Amino acid sequence: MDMLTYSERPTASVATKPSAIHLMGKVHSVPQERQLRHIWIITGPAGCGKSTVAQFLAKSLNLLYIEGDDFHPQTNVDKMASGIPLTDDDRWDWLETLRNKAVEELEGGADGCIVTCSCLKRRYRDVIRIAGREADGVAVRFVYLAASEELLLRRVRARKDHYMKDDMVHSQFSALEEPDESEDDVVHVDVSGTAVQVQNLTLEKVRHCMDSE
Ligand SMILES: Nc1ncnc2c1ncn2[C@@H]1O[C@H](COP(=O)(O)OP(=O)(O)OP(=O)(O)O)[C@@H](O)[C@H]1O
Ligand SMILES: O=C(O)[C@H](O)[C@@H](O)[C@H](O)[C@H](O)CO
Repeated sequence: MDMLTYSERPTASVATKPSAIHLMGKVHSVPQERQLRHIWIITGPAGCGKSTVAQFLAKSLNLLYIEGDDFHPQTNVDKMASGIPLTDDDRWDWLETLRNKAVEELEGGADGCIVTCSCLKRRYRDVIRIAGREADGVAVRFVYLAASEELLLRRVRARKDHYMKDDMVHSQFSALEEPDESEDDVVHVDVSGTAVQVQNLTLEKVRHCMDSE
């Protein structure tokens, strides 16, 4: 796998790019203002394709990939594997850990990062939004991968070797608060197409968003 993963992160990239200005008849090289750097959170219920999309985005945009599921405490993983839905209290620390990890990576020089995190409720997304206020020049943006419960049941059933089984899909939808238009930092993507279609559609929407800011 040649995408950037959390454990293989590269050393800090160059913070400024030189450009030229003409001053008193001479051309000078000056540093440009650094562009806005993005923390993209790929959200949605179990099985909606967060990891599939995030890996593709990280590779296509050459950004760091942080897999949210790797940061759950073992107690959370054990609960989910036993078919017990997580509660708010199970999720707060995990959300903060993910937020801090993303900020830490950007402070360390990363150009941006792609993070998978279900972020089922608005207040969970608000926890992550704080990252955009903690660090200068950093924008937190979300992708919401939208799917019906029936579609996700099929995808989770077909998936092998994952602790999250189909008996958990219903509870994910019960907890879900879909982002509405008041959350204007969220890009919505319909995931009913093939994996390749969804990956390309998401990349197009993400690029469009970044180009316009
Ligand atoms: N657009 C798609 N069409 C068909 N299958 C897909 C699509 N996207 C992902 N899949 C498959 O559906 C399953 C769930 O995808 P994936 O693991 O990426 O979802 P996830 O949201 O990261 O899940 P979780 O939150 O449970 O970790 C996988 O087996 C994946 O290969
Ligand atoms: O908020 C939650 O209930 C969890 O984040 C889950 O969504 C899992 O992380 C993931 O989906 C594993 O399959």
